[in-house]
Amino acid sequence: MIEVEHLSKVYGSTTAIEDVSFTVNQGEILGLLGPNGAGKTTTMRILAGYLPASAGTAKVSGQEVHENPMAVRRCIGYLPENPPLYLDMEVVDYLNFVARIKGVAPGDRRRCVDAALSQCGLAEQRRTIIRKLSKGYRQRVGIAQAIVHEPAAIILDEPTVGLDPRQIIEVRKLIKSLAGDRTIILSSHILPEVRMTCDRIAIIHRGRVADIGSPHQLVTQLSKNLEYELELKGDPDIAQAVLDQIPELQQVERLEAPLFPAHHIRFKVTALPDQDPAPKMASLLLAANLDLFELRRMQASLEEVFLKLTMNEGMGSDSPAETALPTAPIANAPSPSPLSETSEL
Ligand SMILES: Nc1ncnc2c1ncn2[C@@H]1O[C@H](COP(=O)(O)OP(=O)(O)OP(=O)(O)O)[C@@H](O)[C@H]1O
Repeated sequence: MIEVEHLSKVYGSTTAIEDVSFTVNQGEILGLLGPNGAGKTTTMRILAGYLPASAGTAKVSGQEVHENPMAVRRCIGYLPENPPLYLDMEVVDYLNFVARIKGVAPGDRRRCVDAALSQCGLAEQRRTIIRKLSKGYRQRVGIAQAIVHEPAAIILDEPTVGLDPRQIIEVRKLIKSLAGDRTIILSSHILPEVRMTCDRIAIIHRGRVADIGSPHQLVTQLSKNLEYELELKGDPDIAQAVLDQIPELQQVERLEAPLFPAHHIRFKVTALPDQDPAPKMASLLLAANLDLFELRRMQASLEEVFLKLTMNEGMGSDSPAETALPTAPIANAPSPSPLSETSEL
C-alpha cells in the first residue's frame, strides 16, 4: 500500500532524513517512533505530498508521490502536528469546506461529512463552533478532516500530543477504530503510545530507520540469548554442578540473595544463541532433588530495544516506559526556512 525507498531530505546544511525505506501493508498501523528532530514529520510530509524529497521514492497505492501529488492526496488523509482548523467555523461547515477543497463531488459531500462526524464521535458537536471545543475534540475534528474524503490511508503526526490522559485514551481508541481496511501511519516520541496502537514500529534515529518490526519482533531480535533467573532450595554446589553440565548454557552466575529465605539460592543463566534450555534445566534440577521455586525468563523490553538502538543519545530517565523520548541534539539544526512547501489542508 505504501512503499518508501531510499528517501532522503536535505534542508540547507541539515540532512533531516537519509536513506529511509519501509513498506506499510493494507490495513496496517505503522508507528514512526523517535525523539524530536528525528525526521518523522519530514517523512510524513513527503508521503502526504506536501514536501518534495531530495532523493528516493515514495509510492502510495502504486502512485509515485512526487509525480502524482494530487492523485496521492486523494487517497491519503493527513493530520499535521498543528491541524489547520478554522476556529470560528462550526464543525460541520468546516468539514464541508474541507470536503469541497479536497474534491469530494457535491452529491457525495453530505454523506462523507456525516460519516466522518460519526466515525470521529462528533455527531453531537456538528453545530459547535470549533473554538468552543476541548483540545481532545479539536483533535477529533483534525482527524475528521483527514478522513472526510474517504482516503485508503491516513497519516497522523503526533496525534495525541498536548492532550490530557483521558483524551489520549479516547484518541487512541478512535485511531484503532479507523484501522481495518485503512492503512495508518502515525508518529510519536512516546514509546507506550506506539506500543499500544501500532502493529509495527519503525524506530527513527537521526534521520534513519534504526529498526522496524512488530513490538514482539523488536524485542526477540535483541534477545537472541535467552536469560533466566532461578530460585532453588538445596545444596548450592549441587545446583551449580547441575547447571554447569548443561551444554546449551553459555553462562551460569550465582546471585547474592540476602533477602531470601534460608537455604534458598538464586542463579542467573544465559543460554547459547537460539537455544531454550528451560525444560532441560527444570528436569535436571528436580532429578538432583533440588526444590525449584522459580524459573523466570528475563525478557528485554521495548524500552531496552529503543535504548540500544539510540544509545548515543542517553535516555536519562529511570522509567522510560512512562516517559517521552528526549529531544535529539541534531548538530547544525537551523531555524526553519521557507521552502517550496504547500498548504497542509
Ligand atoms: N523547514 C525546515 N527547514 C530547515 N530544517 C528543518 C525544517 N523542517 C525540519 N527541519 C530539521 O530537520 C530535522 C528533522 O525534523 P522533523 O521535524 O522531520 O523531525 P521530527 O522527528 O518530526 O521532530 P518533531 O517531533 O520535533 O517534529 C530537524 O533537525 C529539524 O530541525
